[in-house]
Amino acid sequence: MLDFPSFGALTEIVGESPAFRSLQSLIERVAPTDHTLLVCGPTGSGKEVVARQVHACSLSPEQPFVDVNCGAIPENLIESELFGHARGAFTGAISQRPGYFQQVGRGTLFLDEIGELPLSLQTRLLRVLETRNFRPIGSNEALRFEGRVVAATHRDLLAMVQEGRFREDLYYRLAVFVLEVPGLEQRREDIPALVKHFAARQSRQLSFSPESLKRLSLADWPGHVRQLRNLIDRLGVLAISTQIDAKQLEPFLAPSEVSHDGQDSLADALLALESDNKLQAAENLLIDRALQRSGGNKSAAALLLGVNRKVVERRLKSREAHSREAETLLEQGRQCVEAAEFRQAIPLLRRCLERLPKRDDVRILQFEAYRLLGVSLRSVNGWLCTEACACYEAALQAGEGLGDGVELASMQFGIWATQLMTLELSKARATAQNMLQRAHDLGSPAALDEAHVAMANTLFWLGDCEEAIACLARGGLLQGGENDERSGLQGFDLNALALTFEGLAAFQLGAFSQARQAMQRLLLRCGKDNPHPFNRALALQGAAWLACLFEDRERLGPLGADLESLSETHGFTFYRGIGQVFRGCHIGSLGAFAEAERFMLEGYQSHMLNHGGRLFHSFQAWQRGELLLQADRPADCESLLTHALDLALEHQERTYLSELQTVKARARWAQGDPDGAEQELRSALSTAMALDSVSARIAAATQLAQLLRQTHRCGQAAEVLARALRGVALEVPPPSLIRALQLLAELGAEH
Ligand SMILES: Nc1ncnc2c1ncn2[C@@H]1O[C@H](COP(=O)(O)OP(=O)(O)OP(=O)(O)O)[C@@H](O)[C@H]1O
Repeated sequence: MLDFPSFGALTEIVGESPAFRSLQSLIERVAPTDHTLLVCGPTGSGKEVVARQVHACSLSPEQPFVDVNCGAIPENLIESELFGHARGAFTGAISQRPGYFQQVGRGTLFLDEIGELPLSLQTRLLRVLETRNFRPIGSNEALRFEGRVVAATHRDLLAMVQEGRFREDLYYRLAVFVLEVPGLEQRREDIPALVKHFAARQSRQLSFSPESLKRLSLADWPGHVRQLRNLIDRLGVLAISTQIDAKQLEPFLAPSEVSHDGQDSLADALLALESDNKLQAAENLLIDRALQRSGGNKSAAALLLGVNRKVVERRLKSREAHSREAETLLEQGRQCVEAAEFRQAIPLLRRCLERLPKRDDVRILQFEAYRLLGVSLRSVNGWLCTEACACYEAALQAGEGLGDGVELASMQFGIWATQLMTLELSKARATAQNMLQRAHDLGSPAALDEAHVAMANTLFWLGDCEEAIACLARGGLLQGGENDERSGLQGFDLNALALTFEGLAAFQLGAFSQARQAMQRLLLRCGKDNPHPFNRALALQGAAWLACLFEDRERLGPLGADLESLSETHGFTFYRGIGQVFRGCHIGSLGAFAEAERFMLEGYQSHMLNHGGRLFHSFQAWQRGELLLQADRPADCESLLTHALDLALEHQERTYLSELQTVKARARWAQGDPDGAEQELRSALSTAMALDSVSARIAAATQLAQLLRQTHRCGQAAEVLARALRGVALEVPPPSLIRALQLLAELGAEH
């Protein structure tokens, strides 16, 4: 388990797909820090490979990499394995033995399958992470843990937290940075390169025809990269010829004989079938497959099934009756939707779906039924209804390859928007990825523009501003001029959205002049001569947001008010809420704190949260926190920010993470806890570094320098601030940068 890898010994990591590149860019940023990391992803997707890569790029790659599989060590041994024991600590402990926490030194302790760690040890692990101290069993001496923990799991840890099987505090401790390793289905583009990579390790030189590579790219890989590697290994030994074409490949792709374990997984797969009556669904599957294998011949199918032909005929007849009933229900549902009687449509469409068999020949009916049910649910329960979103997803799956690709792309946009607004950011990224793929396949420039904007928007919220800008650049969507009018498939101003996220991401990256330019361009789109109210709302949102970041009070007031009233008139609920939050920021900057808070609360809670939208949550919490500080209510501010940080971490919404930490630190300081504040500010600074966020770095360093100055450590203060400002572009500096520069000058003079 103990391992001293060098760069050369590291498995070569293969992957160029956007999903994989995005992971790589996060690794590049978080690996050379001392943050604890959590690697998530399905079994076989490459979590260990990622952990080893993190180690190789860490601050101490020459130190050990200790790989511990928490699920593989018997429960009664795991404590002594992890923490070590003193001589005579228990029967059999004939000599003292160092545990993994000690063996790892300053290296990386990889806790694989962390979800399997017993609860009692979760508590101990948390204590080590918090105090950096641990005590071997039977020893009085506390030892210091100097390494870094990288944990991994294929489980849904948050669900385990909710079921009480995983400690919530440990989860949040681990989940500050989650490296999500995408499953192979999210990075099919990488399959040919992976195949070549694994083929190169075989003793026989294998070569693959284009058709065979295509077949492999389209196959299902429930065991992900490991399954693919195993298949190539088997080909390396068993393939008759080394020239692998699609025909040679097929037997290796066919499911192998069902072993005892396989029987369980087969039964599990059947139990997971989407149907109220699983027995019926399983029976239908068997009949369909038997008919398929016997070319539609019922007698032959009956033979395969081991029943009489009459049994097959009876089952098929009853299925036909069900299908006819389903068709009638679908027609009735459609009529209700057309007459805008959505409430009545819902039960009809649900019954229709219950009766529709899950078979290929009725996919078009499934598509239509799910689509109409999605439409009805949205109309009754609001735009962000999650069940409606699930219906659209099911419709999309059923409609794949059937008909109008543009309609499917539009539906996918709806799914993405709901996932984004409800802060399901990982799902939103996967959907945006599929949108890009679909748009490429469709060859539709409008769909491609839309997909690029969706991806950039998602990446921004995930805290990957550099990749967000790169994505806009790939889509040719940077610096949209006044006459650029790209409207995607949905018909709204994509350039305004692209400019918004260009400006916001550039601001975070410290490209202040690019951010200001984006604001100027948005301002040109805000005017009353913009004929489309929704497009005006989009431009107003972007311009107001940037004005807020640049502390441009004169602009912020009117922009926020315009956004609020325009959205109120036209029923854009979410944008009305955003307008109110910006108005709150403006009113607060004039000193009317109570009124400002009222605006912000109403904007966020009534118009966003109550409708299921949480997207704006960290930004508004940051701004509301500032307000509470100014209103001299630091305790309220701290509790608001603690909650906001929890939510941001839970959803991987990282963009304003460091800003939230900085405001929380100020609240602690204002309550007379400078030590706690200092710790929090250092953590904010390291978060800003890991996210490459220059604006957050300036804010955290300024506060930290002030705190150090006040506690008579001017030299340190100047050093911290000078380091944070190194390399920052000084043209058109925002007020926060001007304040930082002033403070640095004062510190220089004092020192
Ligand atoms: N990107 C990659 N490039 C090259 N090889 C890879 C890549 N990802 C995974 N592999 C290979 O696939 C196999 C499985 O990877 P790994 O053990 O890291 O998966 P895992 O997610 O940790 O699995 P488990 O959940 O079972 O622990 C290994 O042989 C690994 O070398």
